[in-house]
Amino acid sequence: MAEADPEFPIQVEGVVNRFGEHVIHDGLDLTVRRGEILGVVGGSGTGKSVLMRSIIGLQIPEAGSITVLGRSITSAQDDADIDIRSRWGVLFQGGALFSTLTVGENVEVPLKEFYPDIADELRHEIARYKVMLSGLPDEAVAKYPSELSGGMRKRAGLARALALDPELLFLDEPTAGLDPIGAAAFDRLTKELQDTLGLTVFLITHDLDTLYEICDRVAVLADGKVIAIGTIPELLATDHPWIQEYFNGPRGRAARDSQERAGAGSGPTGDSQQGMET
Ligand SMILES: Nc1ncnc2c1ncn2[C@@H]1O[C@H](COP(=O)(O)OP(=O)(O)OP(=O)(O)O)[C@@H](O)[C@H]1O
Repeated sequence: MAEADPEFPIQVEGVVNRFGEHVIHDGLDLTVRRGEILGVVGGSGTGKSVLMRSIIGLQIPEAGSITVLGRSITSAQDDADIDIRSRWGVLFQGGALFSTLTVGENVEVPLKEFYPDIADELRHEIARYKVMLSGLPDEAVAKYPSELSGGMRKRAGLARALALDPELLFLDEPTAGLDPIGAAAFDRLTKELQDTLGLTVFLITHDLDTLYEICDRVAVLADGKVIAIGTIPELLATDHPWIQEYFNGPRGRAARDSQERAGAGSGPTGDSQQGMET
């Protein structure tokens, strides 16, 4: 099993996941660095969400080890045994908000679960603060998810993910279904949160703009493994056909051109001092 190292809050080694005969992960290794936004990409069905679920203890791998913030997830007996669940926040695909609760009440759910003794007034205030931190107006606190736009629902889900001041943030396709302006705004918010709160972000996405704009590194899943991990220039230096097609296809080129036009050439995709791991 991996040594606990604060510089690497997520360490995945040799993970195997399978559903019946269908092998999803076949000895997958991944190390996430503290404070980075790691983009996770791969074709549909390559197991990005299953990997995220494994890391947060919702899917028990058949083999391998997963260590999060120094604790073994794979040797936990059950969900309750994972006593670090309060140190991460998760935005599931679609937001996964409780439809019968207001946005504020949704954000209060994890607060009630982990800190049942907080006074009601303080809990309301914390929830209100998280809603505003996620870029929603004050009045959104009292609204039900059905009264919000798709983009606002994502932000509400983010507010709930931030409820417990997590160190790790898991985002599963956060910009899917958003218009380009809403998606860019969500990207900026994610980046700001990383910068101001010092979060480490595990971000599953198909959105090339997100990868170019805010990801420090990108991990590519294929054939049951992470086949490459690095900055986009580092990935482009490989000759893997899927990587080439993904980043050098028409959409990849458009995203890169857009980032260059925005003058972000010295940003996270261009200034890495780190070598690529494969
Ligand atoms: N609980 C489950 N039971 C059976 N098969 C499952 C289960 N969860 C996921 N799978 C299968 O595992 C594979 C990987 O699923 P996963 O959702 O991780 O893919 P993904 O890479 O996130 O895909 P996408 O980009 O389309 O969201 C898929 O073939 C899926 O059908």
